[in-house]
Amino acid sequence: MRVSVHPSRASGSVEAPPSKSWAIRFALIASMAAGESVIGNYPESGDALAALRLVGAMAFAERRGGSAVVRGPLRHGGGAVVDLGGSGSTLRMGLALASIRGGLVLDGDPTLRARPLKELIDALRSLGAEIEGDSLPVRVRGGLRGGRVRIRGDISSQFISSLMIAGAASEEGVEVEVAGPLVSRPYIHMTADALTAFGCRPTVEGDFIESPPCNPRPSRLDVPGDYALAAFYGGAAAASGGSVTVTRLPPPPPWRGDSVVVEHMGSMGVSSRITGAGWVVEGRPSGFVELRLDDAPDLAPVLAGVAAVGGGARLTGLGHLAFKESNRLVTVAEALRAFGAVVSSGADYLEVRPAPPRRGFVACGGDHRIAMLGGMLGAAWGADVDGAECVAKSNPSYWRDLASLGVGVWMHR
Ligand SMILES: O=C(O)C1=C[C@@H](OP(=O)(O)O)[C@@H](O)[C@H](O)C1
Ligand SMILES: C=C(OP(=O)(O)O)C(=O)O
Repeated sequence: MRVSVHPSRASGSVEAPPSKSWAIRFALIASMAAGESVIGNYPESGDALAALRLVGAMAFAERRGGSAVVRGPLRHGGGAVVDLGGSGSTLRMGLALASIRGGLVLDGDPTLRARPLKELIDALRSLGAEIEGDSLPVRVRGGLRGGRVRIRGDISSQFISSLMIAGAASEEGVEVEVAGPLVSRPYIHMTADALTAFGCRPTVEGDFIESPPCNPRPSRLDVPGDYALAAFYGGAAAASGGSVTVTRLPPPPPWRGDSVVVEHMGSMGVSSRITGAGWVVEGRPSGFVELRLDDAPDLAPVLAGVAAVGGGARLTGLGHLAFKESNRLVTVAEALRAFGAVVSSGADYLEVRPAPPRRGFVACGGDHRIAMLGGMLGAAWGADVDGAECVAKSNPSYWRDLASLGVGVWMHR
C-alpha cells in the first residue's frame, strides 16, 4: 500500500499507542504462571500478536476485547512451528521460554532471519538448552536448567533480557555477566520491572544481573503507552509548526528509557513538556544539537527527522542500529536524503544538516520506523510512503492517528 501525505499542520490530541516492549514481556512472563493473567490495553500490533502466537504454542493465549488472556504454566510445544514475523524482542526473549519444555520450531520473516541470534543461542546452550541451528529457523528441544553465563552487551540488550527470563523459568536460576559495553540498558530494567510485577526477584547491579527461579503470580496488568511511538506524533507537530498533546503515557520510569525523548525534543528548540493533559509538543525546532542515544536506539529515526526540519544534529552511540529491522544507519540516512537533507554517517553516528527541503519518497523496506519517519516529514514537506502497511509491526493506527491530527493522508490501496 502507498500512502501520500500532504504538507499540513499537525494539531490536536492523540492517545499513545501501547508499548509492544511491555506487552511482549507481560505475555511471556504470564505464560510461566500457573493460572490466568489478564493484560489490558494489549496492542494489536504485529510484534505483540507474534508474542501471543508463541505463548499459545507453549501455554494458552487469546485476545478478549482489548486485553490478552494468558494461562500457564509452560508445556511441551508438540512440534509446533511458530512464525514470529519481524519481532526481535519476541524471538530473543521467547527463545528462553521455549528452551524450558521444548517441542517448538521458531522462524520469522526475512528481516528477523537476518538479525543476530547465535551469541544468545550459545549462551542458552551453556545453560543446558538443546537448540538445533544457529539462525532461524531453529528447533528447540528444551533442557534449559540455569547457571552462570557471560555474554557481550554491544549487540542487543534483548540477549540479557532473554537470560533474565530464562533464569526465572529455570530450576537453578541464571546469573549473567555482561562482557564489554551494554547498549539499550534501560530495557534490562524494563525486564526486571516486568518480572517483579509478577512476583519474581531479579537484581541488576551494573553489569551483573541475577535472575533466580520464580513461580510467577498470575496477574492483571495494563500495557502502558509507548514514548518512542508517541514521538512520531510530537515530531509531526514539530515538523509542521503545530501543537500535539499525546495522552495515556506513563510517568517516566526511574531508568528513563524512551521517555528521555521529552527532554531531547526540548533540547532541539521545540516546546516539549509533560502536563496534566499529557505530553505537549509545539513549535518548530531550531539550533544544532549533539545527542547520545545508545540507551534509546528507537528514538534515532524520529529525532533525526526533527533535526532535518530544525537546525541539525549529531546522534551518537548508534552502532546497534545496524541490527534492527533494517540497518538504520543506512535507512534513516536514505530517508532523510529523500527530503533533501544532508546526512553523513559512520559506524556509530548520524549527522544531519538541514537543506532546502523537497517532497520525499520513502520505501518502508520492512522497517516500520522508517515508514513512520516518512509520514512525519510528510506533514512538513509532503511524502509518498511505499509499503506503508509495515507500520502495523508496532502501531497499526499510525496513519489514522496522523489524519486525526489534521495531516492530509491519502491511502492508495
Ligand atoms: O527489549 C526490547 O523490548 C527492545 C530493545 C531494543 O533493542 P536492542 O536491545 O536490540 O537495542 C529496542 O530497539 C527494541 O525496539 C525493543
Ligand atoms: C527493533 C525494534 O524491535 P524488535 O527488536 O523487537 O524487532 C523496533 O521496534 O524498532
